[in-house]
Amino acid sequence: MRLPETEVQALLAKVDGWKLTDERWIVKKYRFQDYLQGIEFVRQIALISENANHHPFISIDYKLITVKLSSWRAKGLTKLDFDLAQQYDDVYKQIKQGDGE
Ligand SMILES: C[C@H](O)[C@H](O)[C@H]1CNC2=NC(N)=NC(=O)C2=N1
Repeated sequence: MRLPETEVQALLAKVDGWKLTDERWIVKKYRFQDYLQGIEFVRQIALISENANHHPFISIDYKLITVKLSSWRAKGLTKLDFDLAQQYDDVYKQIKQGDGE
């Protein structure tokens, strides 16, 4: 079920800005223009995660959102973690599009 280290490294190279920690987690910090933009990001990734029945750990530190992904039952990382990481990045891009215009 969980991915071997070689596969984890290969998939990690395909996503942007995610870091492997404690072998079982991938982590990324997203910075926003303001607090509510970050909350909107959390709302959207929460919907995606609930629909996938695969839930990240999320910390909200004012304009900085930290997202951690792991596959608990598999006790490691699975393809789903990387699929969601990509989907979260797509949400981030879409939210940030409106910045600075
Ligand atoms: C019963 C429920 O389907 C499981 O507990 C789901 C819920 N969300 C989950 N999320 C994550 N990240 N890993 C899991 O193994 C997992 N299992």
